Amino acid sequence: MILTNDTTRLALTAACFAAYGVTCFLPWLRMRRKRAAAGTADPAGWIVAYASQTGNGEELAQQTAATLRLAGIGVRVMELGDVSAQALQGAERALFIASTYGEGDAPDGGAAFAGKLMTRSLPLPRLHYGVLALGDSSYAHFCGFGRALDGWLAAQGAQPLFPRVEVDRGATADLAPWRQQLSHLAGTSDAPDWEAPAFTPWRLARRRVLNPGSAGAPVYHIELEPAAGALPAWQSGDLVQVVPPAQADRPREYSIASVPADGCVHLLVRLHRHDDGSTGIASGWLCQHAEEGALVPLRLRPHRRFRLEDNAARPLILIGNGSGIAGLRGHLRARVAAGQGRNWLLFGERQRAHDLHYGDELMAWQEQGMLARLDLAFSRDGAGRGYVQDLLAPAADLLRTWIADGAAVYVCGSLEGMAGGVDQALRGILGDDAVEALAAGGRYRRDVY
Ligand SMILES: Cc1cc2nc3c(=O)[nH]c(=O)nc-3n(C[C@H](O)[C@H](O)[C@H](O)COP(=O)(O)O)c2cc1C
Repeated sequence: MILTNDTTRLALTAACFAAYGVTCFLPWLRMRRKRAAAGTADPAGWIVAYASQTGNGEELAQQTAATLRLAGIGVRVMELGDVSAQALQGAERALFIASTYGEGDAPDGGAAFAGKLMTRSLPLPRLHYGVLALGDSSYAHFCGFGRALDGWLAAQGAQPLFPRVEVDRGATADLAPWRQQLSHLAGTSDAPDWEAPAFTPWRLARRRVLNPGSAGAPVYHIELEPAAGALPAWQSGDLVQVVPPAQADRPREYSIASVPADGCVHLLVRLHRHDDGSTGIASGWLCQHAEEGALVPLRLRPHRRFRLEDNAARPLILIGNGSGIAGLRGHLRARVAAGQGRNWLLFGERQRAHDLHYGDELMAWQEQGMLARLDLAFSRDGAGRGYVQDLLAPAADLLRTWIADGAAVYVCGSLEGMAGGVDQALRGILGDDAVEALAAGGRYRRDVY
């Protein structure tokens, strides 16, 4: 209580209270705004972190977060590479969704976390966690990265909320324990719909061999149209999943080589042959057994990590080999449609005479100023033969100039040999830090398989 009638003193006291209030309120307001902007309105909320290459893990992370939010739990969804040591040490609950690539390795978006945090000790006594590991049991290191992550968390003193859940080739039945645990943790039984979009019938409209006379396996350009209804939207960089009739539980993924303005989905499929001469189940069906006009169960899959997105206005350096031209062609077609000609394609195959897929189109784009530079490597063409990664060192100065001009790098094709070789060459020219900064800034994107 203020026992005075002196109006000056009263006014001064009121001013002091007001100033105190402003001093306390403004930082609070600032912090609130910052948290709201970062989507972290509840600082005590859960972390849902994903390491996903082609988006399955990311989609499951979003569905996991939606289930928790339904129960009123605050959630931060983050790519694993964005989870810092401090964030982890400050968190009490975290759910990790981790796919595996290479030979038991982390996907690109988890590589920095694996390299920087999982190689050291980081006490996590406060953390309670769960791991959903995605993989494919036909690989030697099934769920290798999810298992390594789980092991590392436990070794840091973090407490598992429940045993690791492993999912083989996206099997719905394998996911059930994860959903059960979530419902239990969230105290809710009405989880949102987790069903992936249904496969719908598409018509195999046209098919042609792209590399007649090649010493390698035949590569087919295949065009598919929806059997009914309008063409759905997609972006260059996206994928499709196709279900071969003989293996309904194992959809195959292919990069889309066209844009919606083309009126249909273009795929580039290499016919796979086993040692005994028999053809691969999916490629044999798509390339040979299915007649033109046949119906193909298909669904589109957004591949956010390989889309143009913020890079749409940048110069593009596109690097790939073999059937990897499919994903790069999708981007080139998008760029041509947008009238952006600052594109540099580096492509490798076996023989120029047979294996320069879409060669006429590439030459036409060069003439129209839509392909600023085209570098080609042919591994079976006698003198001067080499691989696409060998094209980078001789063009090092130009590469540095393009990167300095803000270019983004997209790599599509073989994981074995090509992707590692290209990565090494880029690191040799630009330095490790620069390559990692490009990856962290979304300017180095890969669709490798
Ligand atoms: C090139 C390549 C390598 C892979 N290596 C492995 C592996 O070593 N172990 C494994 O369990 N799964 C492996 N997989 C399977 C993926 O982990 C699995 O398809 C996963 O569901 C992909 O999820 P994502 O879309 O979140 O990246 C590999 C897949 C590809 C394309």
